[in-house]
Amino acid sequence: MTHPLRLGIAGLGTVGTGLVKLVQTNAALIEARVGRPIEISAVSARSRSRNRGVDISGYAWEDDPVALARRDDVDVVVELMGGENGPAKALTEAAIAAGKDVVSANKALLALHGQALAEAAEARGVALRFEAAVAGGIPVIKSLMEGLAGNRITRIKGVMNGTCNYILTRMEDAGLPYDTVFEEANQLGYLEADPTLDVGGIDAAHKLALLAAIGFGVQPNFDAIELGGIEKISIEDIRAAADMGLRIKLLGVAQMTGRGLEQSMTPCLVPADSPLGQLKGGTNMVVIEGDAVEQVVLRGPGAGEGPTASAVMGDVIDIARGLRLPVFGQPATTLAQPIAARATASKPFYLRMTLMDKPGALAKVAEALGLAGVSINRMRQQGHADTRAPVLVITHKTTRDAIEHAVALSLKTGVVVGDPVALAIEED
Ligand SMILES: NC(=O)c1ccc[n+]([C@@H]2O[C@H](COP(=O)([O-])OP(=O)(O)OC[C@H]3O[C@@H](n4cnc5c(N)ncnc54)[C@H](O)[C@@H]3O)[C@@H](O)[C@H]2O)c1
Ligand SMILES: N[C@@H](CCO)C(=O)O
Ligand code: NA
Repeated sequence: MTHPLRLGIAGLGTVGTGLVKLVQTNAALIEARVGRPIEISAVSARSRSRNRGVDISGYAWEDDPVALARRDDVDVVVELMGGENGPAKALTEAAIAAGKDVVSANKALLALHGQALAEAAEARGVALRFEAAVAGGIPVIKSLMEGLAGNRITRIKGVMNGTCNYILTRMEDAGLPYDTVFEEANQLGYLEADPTLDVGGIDAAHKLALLAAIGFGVQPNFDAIELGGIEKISIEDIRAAADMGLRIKLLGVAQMTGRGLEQSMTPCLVPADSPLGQLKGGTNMVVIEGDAVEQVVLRGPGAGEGPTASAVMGDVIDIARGLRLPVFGQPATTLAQPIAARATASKPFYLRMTLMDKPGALAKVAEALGLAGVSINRMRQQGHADTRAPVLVITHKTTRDAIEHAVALSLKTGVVVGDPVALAIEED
C-alpha cells in the first residue's frame, strides 16, 4: 500500500470536529482520488473528554498542541485553534521549523504574521495553506492562485463575514433595529467570542488582506486596509438605501488606483439587484476581476463545520498529491510592500446627518460640503416630528478623504446632532 499522509490536528472545535468527520466519512473516496490514504495520527484540544459526536479514541492525544510538531508520525500539522498569537503561532512556527507542512484556518494569524510565516515556510520548503481562512467553503484562494493565475487582477470585492451579512439582511427583512438583531445573532451563536471582530469589520479585513496578497502580489498587511464596522448602520440607513434601489453590505474592496493598491473593508451601498445586493443571510460572495477573464463571481458558505472542513481537506489533498505553491502565489520575498490605507478611489457617497431644525442649518451643511470639494447630487430632508431633521445626501463621485473633510467641517457648524454616517456607493 502507498504510504498514508498523516495529520496532526490542533483544535477540535467546530472546524476540527468537522475535519475529523470528513476524514472518517470520505476516507475511501479521498484515497481513490489521491492515490494514498489520509489518516489522523494525533489530536490536541483543551478538553480530551468533551463529547464532540466523533470517535477520537484511535488517535494519539497531546495536551500541548505544540507537541504535534515534534511527532514523527505527523506529516501535516493542521492548526484549527485560532488566535493571532499564543499556541496557534507557536505551533505553526514549530511545525515549519520541524519541516512539516501546515494547513490553517486562522485568518487572524495569517493576516498579521503571514509574511514572516510564508518566508519561513518557503525557506524550509514546506507548504503553508489556508483556504478555510478566507470565505470558508468557497475555494477562492485556489481560484485566484491557480485557475486565474494568468490574469492581471484588477479588482477583488466581496462579502466575507457571514455574521455581518446576516445582521444587515435580517434588519432589512424584519424591519428591526441593529441592537435587536445583534442580540439575535448573539443568541444564535453567530458572533465571535469578541464580537468586534465581526461587526467592527476586523475578521473580514483579515480575509481581504490575504486575498489582496495573492491577487496583487503584496505582503499581507492588515494595517493597510481602511476599516469600518457596521455598528453605526441604522434601520433608517437600510430603508433609505432600499428606497434608492440599494442595499448595505460590509464590503471588502481591493483595487488598483493611480496611487497603487487600495484596500478597504467598510459598509457600502451596492445595487439591490446585483449579485452582491442579492446576497442574503450568512452566505459569502467574492467577485474577482482580471484582465483576461473579466469577472468571476464565487458564492457559498463562509463558515460552519462542513464547509470549513471541506476547505481544509482540499488543502490537505493538494499536499497529499504533492502540489507545491508559494504561500501567497509568488515567492514571499518578492511580495511588494502595500501602500498605507488612504482611500483616494473616486466614488459617489451616501451621507446621513441629523440637523437641528432651525433656519439656515441645511445651508450651512451644504456650504461645508462645498468647501470640502464635495459636490451634491441629491439632497433630501425627511419629514420629522421633533426639533431634529434627518438629512440624506447623495454626492457626485468623490474620495473618502474629501467626505471625511466635509463631515469634519459640517460638525464644526454646530448644527449637526449625533454622528453622521458616510457610506461609499459601489455602483458596479
Ligand atoms: N467556525 C467557523 O465556521 C470558521 C470558519 C473559518 C475559519 N475558522 C477559523 O478556524 C479556527 C477554529 O475555529 P473554530 O470555530 O473551530 O473554533 P472553536 O472555538 O470551535 O474551537 C477551537 C478549538 O481549539 C482548541 N483550543 C483553543 N485554544 C487552545 C489552546 N490554547 N490550547 C489547546 N487547544 C486550544 C479548543 O479546545 C477547541 O477545540 C479559527 O482560526 C477560526 O477563525 C472558523
Ligand atoms: N465570524 C466569521 C466566521 C467565519 O470566518 C463570519 O461570520 O463569517
Ligand atoms: Na475558502
